[in-house]
Amino acid sequence: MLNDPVTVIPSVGEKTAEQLEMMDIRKVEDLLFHFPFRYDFHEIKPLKEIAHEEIATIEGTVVSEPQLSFFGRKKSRLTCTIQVGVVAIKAVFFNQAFLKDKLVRGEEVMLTGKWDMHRLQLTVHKFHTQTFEEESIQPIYRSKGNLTSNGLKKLNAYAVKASVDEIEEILPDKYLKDYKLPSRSEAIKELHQPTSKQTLKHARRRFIFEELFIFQLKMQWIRMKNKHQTEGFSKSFNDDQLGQFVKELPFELTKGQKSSLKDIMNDLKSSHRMNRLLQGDVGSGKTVVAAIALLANNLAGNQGALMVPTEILAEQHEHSLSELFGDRLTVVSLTGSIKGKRRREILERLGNGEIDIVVGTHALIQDDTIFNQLGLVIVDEQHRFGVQQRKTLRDKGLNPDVLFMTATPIPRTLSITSFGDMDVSIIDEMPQGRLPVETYWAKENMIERVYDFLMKEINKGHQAYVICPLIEESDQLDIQNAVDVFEQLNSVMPPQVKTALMHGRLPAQEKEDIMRDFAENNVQLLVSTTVIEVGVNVPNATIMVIYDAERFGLAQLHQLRGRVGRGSEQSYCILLADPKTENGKERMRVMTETTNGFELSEHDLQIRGPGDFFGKKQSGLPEFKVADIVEDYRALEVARKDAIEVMRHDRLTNDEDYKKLKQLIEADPMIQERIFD
Ligand SMILES: Nc1ncnc2c1ncn2[C@@H]1O[C@H](COP(=O)(O)OP(=O)(O)OP(=O)(O)O)[C@@H](O)[C@H]1O
Repeated sequence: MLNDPVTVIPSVGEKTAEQLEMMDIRKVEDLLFHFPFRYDFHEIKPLKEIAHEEIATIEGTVVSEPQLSFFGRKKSRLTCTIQVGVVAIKAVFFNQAFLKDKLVRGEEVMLTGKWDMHRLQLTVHKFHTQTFEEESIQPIYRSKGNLTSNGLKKLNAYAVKASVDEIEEILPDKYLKDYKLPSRSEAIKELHQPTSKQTLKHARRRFIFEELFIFQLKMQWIRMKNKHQTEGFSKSFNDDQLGQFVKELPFELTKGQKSSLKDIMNDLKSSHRMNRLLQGDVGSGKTVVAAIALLANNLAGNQGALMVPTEILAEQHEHSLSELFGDRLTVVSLTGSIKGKRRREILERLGNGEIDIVVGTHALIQDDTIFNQLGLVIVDEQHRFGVQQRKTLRDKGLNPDVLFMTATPIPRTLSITSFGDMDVSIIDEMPQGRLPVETYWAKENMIERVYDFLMKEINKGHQAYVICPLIEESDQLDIQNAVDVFEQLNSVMPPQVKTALMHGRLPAQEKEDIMRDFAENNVQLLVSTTVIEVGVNVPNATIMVIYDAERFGLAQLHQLRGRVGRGSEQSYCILLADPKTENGKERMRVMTETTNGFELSEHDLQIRGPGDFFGKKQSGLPEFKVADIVEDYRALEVARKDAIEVMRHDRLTNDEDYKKLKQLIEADPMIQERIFD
């Protein structure tokens, strides 16, 4: 029955089958796994809490004989007085004459209907005949076309009766016992025909665990396979030489930096290929960690590559790495705009091993770049670098250690789902002496005061960013363009303040020149679009003004704001915004209240949902039927721990109880895609 087409159900004809097909329901089993997306609970409410015209359920005692009158041919009206607490109300039943005998004086009744608070009258839709718990939960299904939720409920009732017993258990007994979960078939039945809130909760809990556990098993499976297949990557280097470099840094590493480095060094030394995510808030000092990793890799005799999302960043990192390494290493940047002879020359030096570290954009791996011996790839801003790029590297016959770095504060719940197949290191503290950026929200009519404030900072010898959302006039969107803002600012700034305008459409060389001028303080005020969003590091910049701040998401505002507050001076961020919606206002308030990226991202996640956080495609987030990774993050952690445990003892292969789970995992095409062979 389970594997039969839905048409085996007597009431399902061709038309219904077509509509079911639109919802990907083809077999009886699919129908059983089409769970209600929510439930309506009929809860008994005291009269005074029921709003006028609200549909509600009340409980009371029949205190009058029911009166029945007929009108028209088949229409009837039955009325009766019900005592609800201290109030006597009138219950009216249309066309339910048969209830007359059930309304017995002195008996308790439970009724659901529409409440008229002025007439103290309930127009009853439902007279509850069974005990309350059985009656009180209504499953609501997502449906399409002519098929209603109720229609689906009926089909499911049939399917449950005819075939739910055929549903086999896939979870080992251990979990059912440990977590007191109902069996798979019991849980399915309960989801379709809830008997009580409590049992429904258990049924949901079972599927939440099942979904998250299977997902985590897949992730761990990929992880294990990848580790297994990449033996022989051990790198040996001189710890003293590395220690010397760290000692020479102008600052002491933070605890978070040290522990992340320890993880990374272990990965480099181990015989498995590194697949690690280094996560840290903006300005937490990931670049230094990357630099040390690159040096270690080089001491082991390998070349390294640092991949960044923009050309501006490539230039900047080339600059700062060259400075850090001095004569130790040769660092070169290679981006799409480096062409002709210079490019050929770089490629040649890369091929013969003269270049130790190359910094560049994606073009770096897609081109016919040939390395002499590539040992480590560091990817800045992981979510812009997907599975595809990793494959490209592999296809080129390269299988280096890979370290992903992200400044985007990924909520913990997300990082363990979408990056569940990676190891994760977190830098969870800021370098000492950093002052949190003071953030203010100003309405656009306060612009003069904002300019004054800006001038004050510049007069102290500091530098400023002014951020505008778009570069071209866009009337409909009412966005102030960068060119306008630039001209306006120029007209109010004294001549000694040098200004510059930066946007994505400028030629690469020009962008590079502007950034260098800003980094060297030849330019004090930089008007820019969001091209400087990630990674730009000019510690002397202490103020940022963001135009139309309500147009940005919280995560992006946080990234932008991270460009200031990178030195020891107090920094400021001013959000110019006139948000129209409550949501928008709330976002501005949240920005002024916290500088903690993780807190902000959790907030963003709640407002916008996980898909939006990365953009649907990039998120790589799985779709769950019952589980919700935001709400159920605790279950997710439990499932992750259990999955790790399963892998540690190799239970999928060794233990009969896990056979069905293993089959499920191996059948998933996503798994093949992610395994490096
Ligand atoms: N332990 C430390 N103590 C003091 N300053 C530090 C420390 N680590 C890094 N810095 C400095 O802090 C600034 C920010 O560091 P870095 O650019 O590495 O941060 P990041 O995490 O890469 O930032 P972003 O995510 O914004 O790119 C740099 O000027 C760097 O020199």
